[in-house]
Parts: sequence; C-alpha cells; structure tokens
Amino acid sequence: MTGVVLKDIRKSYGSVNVLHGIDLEIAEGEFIVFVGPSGCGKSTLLRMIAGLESITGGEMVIGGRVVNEVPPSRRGIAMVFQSYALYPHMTVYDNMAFGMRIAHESKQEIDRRVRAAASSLQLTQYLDRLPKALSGGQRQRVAIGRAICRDPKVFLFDEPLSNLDAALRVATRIEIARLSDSMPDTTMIYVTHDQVEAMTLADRIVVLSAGRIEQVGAPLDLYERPHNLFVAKFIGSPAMNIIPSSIAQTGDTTTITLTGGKSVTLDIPSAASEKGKTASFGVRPEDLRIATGEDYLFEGDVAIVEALGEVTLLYIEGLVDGEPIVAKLSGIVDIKRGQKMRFAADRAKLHLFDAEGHTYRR
Ligand SMILES: Nc1ncnc2c1ncn2[C@@H]1O[C@H](COP(=O)(O)OP(=O)(O)OP(=O)(O)O)[C@@H](O)[C@H]1O
Repeated sequence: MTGVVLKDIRKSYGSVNVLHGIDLEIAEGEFIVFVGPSGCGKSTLLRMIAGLESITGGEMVIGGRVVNEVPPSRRGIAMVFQSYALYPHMTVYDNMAFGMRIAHESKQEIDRRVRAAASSLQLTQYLDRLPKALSGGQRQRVAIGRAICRDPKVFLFDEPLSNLDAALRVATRIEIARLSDSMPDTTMIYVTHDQVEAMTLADRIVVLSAGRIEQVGAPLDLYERPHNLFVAKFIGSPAMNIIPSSIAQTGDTTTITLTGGKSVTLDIPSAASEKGKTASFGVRPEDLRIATGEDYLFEGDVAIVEALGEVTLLYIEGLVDGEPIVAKLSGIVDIKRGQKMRFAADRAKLHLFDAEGHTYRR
C-alpha cells in the first residue's frame, strides 16, 4: 500500500514555526489537493513529503515505511514543479529518459517507458525537439512525462499550471485528470491556488491556514458544509457573503437578527444558551436571487454591475460596512447601477457561524 501518512508533522525555520502539527492519512490512489492562502505552508508540506525539506517533528510514512530520513530519490515519489525544470540542451526524449539512464535502466525499457508516456501525453511528435521549441503547455507535459517515466508510487505537483495561459491551463488540467484516471494506484498530491483545479481534480481537498489544517473533505462537502468561517470564505468564488447578526430565538430552528434589523429563520438548531450571542450569517453569491415577495433576506443599492455573459455579478451596498454583498445571477440581467433591490435565498442554502467562527450544524 502506497498511501502517505502524516503524523503530527511540524516544521520550523529557526524560531519560526511554519507547520504546527499536521495529521493526515492519504490513501493509495487518492488525489489530494492542498489549498490555502499564500504563506500557509502548503509548498513546505509538499516539499517535506518529497524529501526536499527536513522534518522538524512528527513522522512521515510512505507506503508503510517511515521516510523521515530517507532521501528524495529513495521515496518512490516524482515531483512536477511550476517551472518545468527541463534540461534546455536535451531533446524531449532525452529529458524524459534522463532519470532512467541515471538509474541504469536498459535501453529497451527506457524506450518503452518514454514512448508510452509520450503517447499518453500527446508528445510523440515532439520527442526530437528541444524544450525551447515547445509551448509552455507542451513543456509542462514533458515535465509530467518525465515524472511518469520514473513510475512513481506518489506523484507530487507544485502549482504545475500556474505559468500557463488560461486555455492551456484548462487543457493541461484535463490532461492531469485523465492521467490520474489512467494511474489508479498512484497517489497524487497537488498544491494549487486555483479553485477550479482543486474542485475538479481532488478526491479530497485539504484546506490549510497558518500552518494548520482547517478542514479535509470532498470538494462539494467543503462547499456545502464548511466547518468554519475560514473554509466557508475560502472555498467558492466570489466568496460567501457574511453578514453580522445576533441570535434572537433558539430551538429546532434558529431566528437571527441581521445588521439592519431584518429577521431570518434558519433550519439549523441551536441551544437556548446561544440566545443573544453574536453570530455570522452566510449566504453564497450564487444562492441569492431577486426577491419577488416580502420574504426577502435583505435590501440594498446596486453599486456595481458586472455583466460577464454567462453570469451577472451585482455588488450591493448599504448593509455591511465597507464590504458589498455580492449576488451572482445566471445569464444577462437587466439591472442598472443605483437600483434598490431585495434578495432572497432558499432556507436550505443558508449558513450560520458562532462568534468563534464555528459552524452551527444542521
Ligand atoms: N527557508 C525558509 N526560511 C524561513 N521561512 C521560510 C522558508 N521557506 C518558507 N518559509 C516560510 O514558511 C511559510 C510557508 O511557506 P510556503 O512556501 O510553504 O507557503 P505556501 O502556502 O506554499 O505559499 P504560496 O502559496 O505563496 O506559495 C511562509 O511564511 C514562508 O515565509
């Protein structure tokens, strides 16, 4: 079994603690994506799995073996970097063959693996070219091909698509999804800033913040059931709207009073001791719709209209100080700046967080 187990993994640079005890079990063949704001430690964690950073504390297990002191080349991993890191003077073929030559594989085996990887990544016609004669997307596919040739048990990706333009990014993302399907026993661990990559590639997403795990779960699980305010705001774009509120009535359902005075009842239970406490009410931009009757959540002035064709984003002011509420309506909507509007949402789509930012569970 080539799962990866992290037990209380810690990292410090001198007196600066960067990772504060990461516990995570990754199953063989799983596709795991690390996300989190810049500086949260996701690249450091990936590099520790690769063996490129020392481990300050805890235990790292790959395939049932503790690897804390095992060098990168003996961990059965391959890593793809943002910056391709190809040898400029070598052809695509030689770049892909290089690691196997160093490992003294036979000529036939090298040829078989290079051609198989090239074929699966649609690189066969470029095998004799130098990297400089390839596009960014092709170069990244060569870097991925080189990693495949090493027949890794664990595949690590550090923001592999961030140097590519939008169209290539989509194409290469689909390539990586296909690759992962074709290597069902290979564990993949992927770091990205890109929500779409995380949501579409991951079996499970790990959300990190300031060196700690905030939540681990399937993409839609994180989207629909964030454990806390941090994950709620981090997953989803534009981010979930948060409106300060206070708990007015508790019980099987909870009634809150929003900033501005409107009462909202949620199908979320709360204990009597919660009454009177401050809370954060959350609703995603895409869950808002224009209210038709009196059953609305809030009213405000449309400050900005962004018509993107497939969706229209409305920025509504006048409710929360400093931050507009965002509504994402599908298609083209005939709404002008300055209009006063009311918005509603299905009760099942509403979120509520306590003063510490924890979710009130349904
Ligand atoms: N060699 C180092 N010495 C001291 N601090 C470091 C070193 N390398 C990284 N750090 C710090 O560790 C923290 C985590 O860095 P890391 O690169 O893992 O973050 P990240 O989440 O990958 O960020 P980004 O998304 O910006 O790449 C940062 O605060 C960074 O400044």
